Amino acid sequence: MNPSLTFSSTFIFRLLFLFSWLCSLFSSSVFFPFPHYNNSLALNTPSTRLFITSPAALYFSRFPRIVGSDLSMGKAPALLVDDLQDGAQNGLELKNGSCEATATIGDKTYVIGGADDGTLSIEVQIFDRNLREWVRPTVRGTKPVSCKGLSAVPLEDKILILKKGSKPDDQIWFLEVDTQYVRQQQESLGTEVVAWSKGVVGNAEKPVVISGPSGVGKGTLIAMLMKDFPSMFGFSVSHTTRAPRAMEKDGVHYHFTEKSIMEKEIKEGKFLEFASVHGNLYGTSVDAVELVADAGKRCILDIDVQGARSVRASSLEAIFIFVCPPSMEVLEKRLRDRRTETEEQILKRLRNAAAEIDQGKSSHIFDFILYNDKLVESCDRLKKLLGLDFVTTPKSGPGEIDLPIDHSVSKIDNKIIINRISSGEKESKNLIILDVSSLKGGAPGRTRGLNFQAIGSFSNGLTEREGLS
Ligand SMILES: Nc1ncnc2c1ncn2[C@@H]1O[C@H](COP(=O)(O)OP(=O)(O)OP(=O)(O)O)[C@@H](O)[C@H]1O
Ligand SMILES: Nc1nc2c(ncn2[C@@H]2O[C@H](COP(=O)(O)O)[C@@H](O)[C@H]2O)c(=O)[nH]1
Repeated sequence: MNPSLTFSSTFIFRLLFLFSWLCSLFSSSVFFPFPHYNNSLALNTPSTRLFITSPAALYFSRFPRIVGSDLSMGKAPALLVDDLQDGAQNGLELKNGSCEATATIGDKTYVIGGADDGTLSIEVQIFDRNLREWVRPTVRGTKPVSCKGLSAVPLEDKILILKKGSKPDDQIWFLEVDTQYVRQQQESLGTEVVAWSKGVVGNAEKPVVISGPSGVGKGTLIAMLMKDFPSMFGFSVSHTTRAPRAMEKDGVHYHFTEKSIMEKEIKEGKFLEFASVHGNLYGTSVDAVELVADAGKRCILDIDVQGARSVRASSLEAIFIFVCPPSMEVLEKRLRDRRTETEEQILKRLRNAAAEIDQGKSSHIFDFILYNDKLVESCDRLKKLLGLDFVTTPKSGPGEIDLPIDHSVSKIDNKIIINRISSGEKESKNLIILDVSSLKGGAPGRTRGLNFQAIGSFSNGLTEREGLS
């Protein structure tokens, strides 16, 4: 090795050590050196953020112990350690130029962030103030991608996250930290869990769950309904391990999948419900239902009685309809005439049908029982149950929040006040009031029921209202 190179690198290293030690004396904050910030130095000024990666930084950073995390992964956000230890963070302050924010709920401070290039997802670390330990939690739900900056507002059992400079449908997220879903996951996994859900303005219409024995005509009725009201209804595409039939398309009729893959995804909490039906695994993913609602449509689920029972027990509010055949003979004829099953499969489905009809009629899962005798009349009765027997005018959508890139955030009761930081130009709508009092749903799906108003200022709010309540 070239001795001058060795000398100079040792010399530079010492200089760096000395410099970063001086930094740690004069700077109130030292950042944790994650690998994607390598070869940089840390200085904390309002407009500049540099990161120390020398051994001195590690030594002087007083960085608490991270439990259960691989520091070499480099995916965690940079952390303002002293802020956390001083207990100064309420999460309401937006830090310029970086994708990170903190919020404290109870004894835990949640540090939420990542690289600000919009490619990686936002990561979470927790500082347990009681134990004075860092924990990297198991994360459920779809993680948001990182962005130019974050604001974090602690609510009771979750944290509202506002993403700077993101698309309208990607601006508002919730990090659940102590909801029922998170507690259930914590109990079954035995680890710290947090869960992401995307915030959505307005509410989705209640999904419709349609059950009944195989061959009774569920699919036929659903197809008729969707043909008559194409913009109103969307079908929840289930996952199944059974083989596709001749005319069935992957992603349209079902997501055809391997048993091992589906079982893994069930463990990861990706399914709203699942059941073993006629010897195969079937399930409704959270995404299948949320995608329909995201498209502004009412979701229809075609699932068996076990699945309907699980949905009834979940937090998803739905209308439950059980479709009955006029008789077992008619059911058998329909199933045989369909010519999609082998004799063995037909017999299995018929054996299961009797028990399903018993449960459907007696279990109190279902709000309505619909006899499917004459097809057109049965479809008309279905429309009537769903309130479609009169002409409906489509409702206008809830509108989009125009979240200003530079803003400050404050909270009064259930209202989050987002205040545009003036860019010099006169804006007519400087305040957005986000109402979080009627939230519905949540992780691992969406959090719906957000309402907002955009107003000029508090003084003229009454005359310049825009948006929804
Ligand atoms: N009211 C009806 N009168 C006569 N035939 C019907 C009626 N409803 C449905 N059918 C026919 O019965 C067969 C079974 O219907 P369909 O495939 O819709 O049943 P399904 O309940 O969706 O079954 P599976 O649960 O196995 O998917 C089809 O061939 C369909 O055309
Ligand atoms: N519990 C669930 N049951 C489902 C789902 N998707 C379909 N089904 C039910 O399975 C049987 C058989 O369907 P087939 O397409 O093989 O004839 C039928 O009763 C469906 O309602 C699901 O996601 N979950």
